[in-house]
Amino acid sequence: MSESAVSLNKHEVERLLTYDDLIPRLESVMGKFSKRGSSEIIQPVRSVVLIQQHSGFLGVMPAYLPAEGILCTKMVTFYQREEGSSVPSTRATVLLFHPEHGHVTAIMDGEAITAKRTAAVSAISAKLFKPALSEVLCILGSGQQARSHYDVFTKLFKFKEVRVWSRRKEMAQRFVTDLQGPVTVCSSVKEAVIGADVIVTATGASQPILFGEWVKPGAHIAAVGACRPDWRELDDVLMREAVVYVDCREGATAESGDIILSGAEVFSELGEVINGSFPAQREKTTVFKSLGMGIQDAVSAKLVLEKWNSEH
Ligand SMILES: NC(=O)C1=CN([C@@H]2O[C@H](COP(=O)(O)OP(=O)(O)OC[C@H]3O[C@@H](n4cnc5c(N)ncnc54)[C@H](O)[C@@H]3O)[C@@H](O)[C@H]2O)C=CC1
Ligand SMILES: O=C(O)C1=NCCCC1
Repeated sequence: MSESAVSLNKHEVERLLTYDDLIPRLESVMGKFSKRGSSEIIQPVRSVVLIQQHSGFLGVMPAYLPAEGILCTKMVTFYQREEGSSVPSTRATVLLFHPEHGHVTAIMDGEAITAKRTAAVSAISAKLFKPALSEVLCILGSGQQARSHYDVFTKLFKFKEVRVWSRRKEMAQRFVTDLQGPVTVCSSVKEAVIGADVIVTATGASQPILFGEWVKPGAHIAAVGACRPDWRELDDVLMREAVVYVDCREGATAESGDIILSGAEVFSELGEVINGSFPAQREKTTVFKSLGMGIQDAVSAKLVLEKWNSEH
């Protein structure tokens, strides 16, 4: 048996990982994970090392899925950067291991995986929770996650209007010039979110930027940023009035400032809605608080490796 590892760069991972393949795998694994005791999936809460001198952290995200033959870990760094910095805030590498023998079978870029799997999971939340008539999409932030969310949300859903807001207006304008469809650049968060049916928050903010008083009743918010216990993107009013869904209860209660500091109750995991044990309360204002899960990286990496193997 060869023990040499396949090595795949960002360009190759981006090419091989398509939303059409990825979304069903994420739905399946999140549904299974949320069955807890009856599933064999092992995924501890991410270990985080703070890099205080540089406003960053290193997260290690292992997962073992015996039934799928996947043993994986992602190592990810995130730094709070100045607007317009040419250096990415999120960097990641994913390792796949041979579950029986323990050697590394693939080492691949994790930035494309992180961007696509996070946006794909948010899109699954929108499929389940967005209002039946959803005409206006609003994206807060103009970085990597904003871009992947734009791509998958406009691929899967038909919106009449897409709006974007970023801290510096020229960054939102730069974001828009790369896109195919029309997007309105907004000058304030309030202007961007008023009347929006679906709102994606994908910023590096550590204080609330989205306030409940601006949010249309029944809207769906996919909240992707604020992944530390003392960081916020959403205010208390929104967190307490909305029905709050999370990707993983343990992760959310350990890492989400929006949940911990607001005291909001978690209604259910996304996987519990997928597997039918909790309802999708589509008619209410809903927040899907995403922190990111090792199992999402694991099934993404396996998919990339399968595709690569089929070509070689
Ligand atoms: N839920 C999940 O699975 C994941 C969450 N994330 C989180 O998503 C967020 C965005 O990540 P990336 O797109 O990779 O970063 P990025 O650096 O590419 O984009 C960050 C965006 O947030 C804006 N921003 C930064 N600080 C801000 C502030 N104080 N107020 C308002 N806007 C601010 C920036 O201007 C930029 O538009 C981060 O919070 C990151 O930690 C990232 C990966 C996965
Ligand atoms: O799940 C991930 O990957 C990340 N989540 C929070 C921010 C860093 C990356």
